[in-house]
Amino acid sequence: MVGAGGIGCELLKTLVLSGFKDIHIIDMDTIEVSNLNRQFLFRQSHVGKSKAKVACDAVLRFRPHVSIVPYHANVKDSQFNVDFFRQFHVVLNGLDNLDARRHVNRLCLASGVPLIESGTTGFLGQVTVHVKGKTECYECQPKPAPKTYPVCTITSTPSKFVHCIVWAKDLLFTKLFGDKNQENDLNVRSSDASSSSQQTENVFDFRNKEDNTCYGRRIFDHVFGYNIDRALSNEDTWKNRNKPRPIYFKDVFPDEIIHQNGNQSIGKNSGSVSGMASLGLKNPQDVWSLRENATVFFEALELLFSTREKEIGSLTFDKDDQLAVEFVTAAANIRASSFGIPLHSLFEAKGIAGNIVHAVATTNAIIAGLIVIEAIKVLQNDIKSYRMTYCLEHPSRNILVMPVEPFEPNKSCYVCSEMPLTLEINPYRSKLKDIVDKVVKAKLGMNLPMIMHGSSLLYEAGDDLAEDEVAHYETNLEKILSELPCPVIGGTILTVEDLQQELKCSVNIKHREEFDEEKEPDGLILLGWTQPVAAPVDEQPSHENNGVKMTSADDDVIVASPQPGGKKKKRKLSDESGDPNETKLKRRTEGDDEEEVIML
Ligand SMILES: Nc1ncnc2c1ncn2[C@@H]1O[C@H](COP(=O)(O)OP(=O)(O)OP(=O)(O)O)[C@@H](O)[C@H]1O
Ligand SMILES: [Zn+2]
Repeated sequence: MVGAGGIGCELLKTLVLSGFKDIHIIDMDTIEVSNLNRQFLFRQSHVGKSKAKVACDAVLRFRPHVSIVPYHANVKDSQFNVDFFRQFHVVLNGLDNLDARRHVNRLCLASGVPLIESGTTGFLGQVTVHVKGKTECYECQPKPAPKTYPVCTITSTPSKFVHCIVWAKDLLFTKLFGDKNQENDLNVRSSDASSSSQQTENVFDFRNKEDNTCYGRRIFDHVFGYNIDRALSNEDTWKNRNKPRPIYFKDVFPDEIIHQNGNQSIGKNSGSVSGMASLGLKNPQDVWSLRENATVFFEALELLFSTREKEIGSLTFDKDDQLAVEFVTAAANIRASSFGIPLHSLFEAKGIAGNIVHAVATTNAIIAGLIVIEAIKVLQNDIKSYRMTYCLEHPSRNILVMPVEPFEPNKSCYVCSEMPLTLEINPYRSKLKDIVDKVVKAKLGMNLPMIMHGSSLLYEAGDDLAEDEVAHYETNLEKILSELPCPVIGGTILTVEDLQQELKCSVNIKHREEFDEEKEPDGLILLGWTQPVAAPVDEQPSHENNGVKMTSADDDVIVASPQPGGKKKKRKLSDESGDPNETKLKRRTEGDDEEEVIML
């Protein structure tokens, strides 16, 4: 079992109660308070402890004779190599991210161990079976990519609250507390034109003898005041849009006093540090005024700098980090106020920022049950009965749980077939780094890649490399492809390999001179790769779901198949195939048409 979270807890319980006797569990996380409502193997006293270990102990209490081996570790660690995977009859995933799922898929393919994959998002869920050579692998079909927004909407013309959240979280928060060098579209030049040296200085750098309060006020004026003023100077942008209003510190606090209620009394590194609490703002569902938001902004900024010194420079937004959520809520609301967008409460903002679709324990329980059903079929080698099963939010055709027959492997899948990929690129302009970052890591999802041109090794990643090797590969990365010691040009065939994932693919290089900057901003095109499908643009968060966006990676039931010929193919509903293994249970509900519930 990989993952001992929402699905994992249900799964472990169902497995042991179904008679499974030898189980290994990997989970890298520790238990959080927010897990307790549905991850029922965990209790308050377990907060902070390993999920894998606590889940194991909890189950052993009611099934003491079962063998369970917990690993508090990342499944991507090198100890979980192909040999490790080979010891199992079946691997069951209860993960929550694409990256780990792809990694496990590759190790299962390499070790020849069947994989049962699962996921839930609110009322939606699915269980899929992946057996090498028999059914499609996890990566045979494109997966919906998380929603992205055009950069200019985020940086210049937000029209929805979610745009302000993305700005506050991905641009401002990162600039202030994360990797300052990360390229980002916040205007970072100084607004203070008094000296030419200050004009070129990065606004986000602390100035000489500047304390956190002065720094905070300067940043506030820059991002909510000066940047908006600058944007307003471009008349064309606002011809058909409402003009934003610059907000300076003095506009919100004409008396220059911020009421801070003693954040000094809060102990350093205290896990429960909260700016809103120290300001007396208690209810996270209240919508704060502009002044309250600005006060929280300063308070959270001050507390982040004073209580998280060591993390500054590497912080990333985490929805479970109270201060980070407060800061992002306040910053997003101030920006929203500037652009005439309705303000939101911390609770709503947190949901949007954390892409939270509230988990439904029942969905997890149903999915866990279905995983065990498929696991039993896999162990019995009952290939004909394998089903991909989907929980539907809005029962269509009176079906709540929809089983469909699995597809055969996609013959052009670069992961489970040996189909070579083609990379259109300009080898006289692009660097090796472009291939490593934009293709091998970002698109192919390799962890520790190696790139070979014939027998010559152009690049390798790993912890065990000698210093001179690292230096050599670093130099190669910066080289134009055609200028590498072993030049890469049109017609070159590269071999790209990840030894840990035991995934190897050939990449045919095709020279292409020009790229459309809008359509191919990366300056390259990878053919033969199943590109994630972006969620439709009009699928904006609605108020019905608290402005929370649905980014289910898993809710596609009818899938556009990248089969040769490019035709869309519908998955076959297995009830249509008249499968005798399923019993149809009919029931009547009052005043309703006849409904069918398919029981497996
Ligand atoms: N690479 C990985 N290696 C090991 N475990 C992983 C890895 N990636 C994710 N997980 C685990 O998968 C589980 C997924 O569970 P779930 O979707 O319920 O998420 P959660 O973190 O418990 O809850 P939530 O995200 O809703 O707060 C988590 O316990 C997480 O630690
Ligand atoms: Zn595949």
